[in-house]
Amino acid sequence: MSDYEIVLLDIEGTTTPISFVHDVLFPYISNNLQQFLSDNWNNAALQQHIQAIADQADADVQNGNKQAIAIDLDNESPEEVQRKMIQNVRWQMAVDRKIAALKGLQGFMWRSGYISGQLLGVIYDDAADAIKKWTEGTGRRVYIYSSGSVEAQKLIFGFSDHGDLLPFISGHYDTNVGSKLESNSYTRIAGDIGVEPEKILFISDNENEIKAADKAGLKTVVSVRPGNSELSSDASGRFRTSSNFLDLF
Ligand SMILES: CSCCC(=O)C(=O)COP(=O)(O)O
Ligand SMILES: [Mg+2]
Repeated sequence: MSDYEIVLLDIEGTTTPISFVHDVLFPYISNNLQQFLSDNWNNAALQQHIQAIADQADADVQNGNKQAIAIDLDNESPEEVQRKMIQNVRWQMAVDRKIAALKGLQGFMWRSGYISGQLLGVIYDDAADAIKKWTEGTGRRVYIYSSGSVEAQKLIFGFSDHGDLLPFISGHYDTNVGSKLESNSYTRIAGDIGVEPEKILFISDNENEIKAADKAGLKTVVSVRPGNSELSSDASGRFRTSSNFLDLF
């Protein structure tokens, strides 16, 4: 086995093209939200996601966010709540906000899309092959850390264009463990998995996530894929990069 006991993978820009997220997953939400809200209004899980969006909107309004729209769940009609939900979701998706309330609702909605066959998770060929190669008979484990909710993560790997990859994945973390931009989040993940930080290889397209993981003592690789942001001059040269995970080790 290489030095890495654990490979911790980001999704968007790493295992999955950014274009799949922005051109397929996000439009699925925008195009179906109104119908989904009215069809599933009495679903208890949906109501929890609505509560989370409303709580986030309250916090945003209090913080002076001009785009956020407060929702009064106790006094407004379902139609009014649904209208405000759509507005809140729309502006947050337009700025690609990586926040738990939005990500939770997205994951919940994507489930119907994957189950009906409307959605099929896209995983780069080398990423799917590497996940299998790294884990099969090696004792090494692969975990996911993405801003996408744990539910969304399980869907994209469970219903992927490379079949069900979940048997190769030992666990999932989303922003409930902390922001991907904070080094404490990586320390927490290492503690939760039960290994020293330096035994973890973290791969992400986002150099600020890479810097946070590096600060926590993890090994890092920057994922270079079509459509990913260019590395800053500060980061290039400082961090190892890869566009084919099968070449990593
Ligand atoms: C599988 S989750 C869909 C992608 C998503 O919504 C997201 O925010 C991914 O962010 P990442 O941290 O994986 O770059
Ligand atoms: Mg990413």
